[in-house]
Amino acid sequence: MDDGALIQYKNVEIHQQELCVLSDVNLELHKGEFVYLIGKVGSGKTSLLKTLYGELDVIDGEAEVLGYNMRSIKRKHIPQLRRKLGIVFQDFQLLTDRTVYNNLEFVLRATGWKNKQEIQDRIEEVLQLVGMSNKGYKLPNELSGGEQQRIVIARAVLNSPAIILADEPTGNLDVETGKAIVELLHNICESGSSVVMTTHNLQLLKDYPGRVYRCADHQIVDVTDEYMPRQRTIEIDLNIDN
Ligand SMILES: Nc1ncnc2c1ncn2[C@@H]1O[C@H](COP(=O)(O)OP(=O)(O)OP(=O)(O)O)[C@@H](O)[C@H]1O
Repeated sequence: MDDGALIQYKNVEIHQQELCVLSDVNLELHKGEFVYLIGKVGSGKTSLLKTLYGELDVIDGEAEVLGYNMRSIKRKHIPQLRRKLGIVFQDFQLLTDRTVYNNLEFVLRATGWKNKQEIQDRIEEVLQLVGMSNKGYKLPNELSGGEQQRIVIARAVLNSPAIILADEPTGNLDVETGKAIVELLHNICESGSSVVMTTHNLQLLKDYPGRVYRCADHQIVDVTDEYMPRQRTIEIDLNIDN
């Protein structure tokens, strides 16, 4: 295994019940990287993400996430792994019966935070990070979809995760709001967390570059070059100059 990799998959096979969804998966994530998973409906993006947080077993190959061997990880260690991950889904999954502040406090207390002042400071910090400083008193259903997704991202970064896993985080949002969410994830990535994000919105890949893997025909392929035309053009220009 590469010591520097946060995620390293080698020849991994992923099943949903008897169905082989992806085989021979080779994937790496390093600190500071932003990775997109693209591919048609049902091509295996969510299944792959689920293996990264121990929701779905890895059937074959070598799979390591933040030092945990995902082939042999014990059930009791999965919560420890998940505390180092920030997970963002398309459907927000905020607790609807409590305020934004209480949603965030709930997670901090569940992950061992006890000091009231430290909890308050951290909540204010993450709300500021996602541009929602003055919305702590609101109930989730008093927020727009984009605002709710910002709160979900705030919740995901509370414990400064090494990796954020985002499954179609812009899926329910209009184009502009979706772009703002991806911009926010890129900013968080620049400040230290690596990101793996599934998306159907290919325009985002051009606006906010990253490494791109495509799932298709039970395989996953690095297709970054297809989505980084400017960089490719510069390389071609340089070749001509030579
Ligand atoms: N819980 C499950 N039980 C059985 N099969 C499943 C389950 N979840 C997904 N599958 C199947 O696994 C395959 C991959 O699904 P997956 O959700 O990973 O695709 P996806 O690329 O994320 O799709 P989408 O773009 O629609 O989110 C599909 O054929 C799907 O029907």
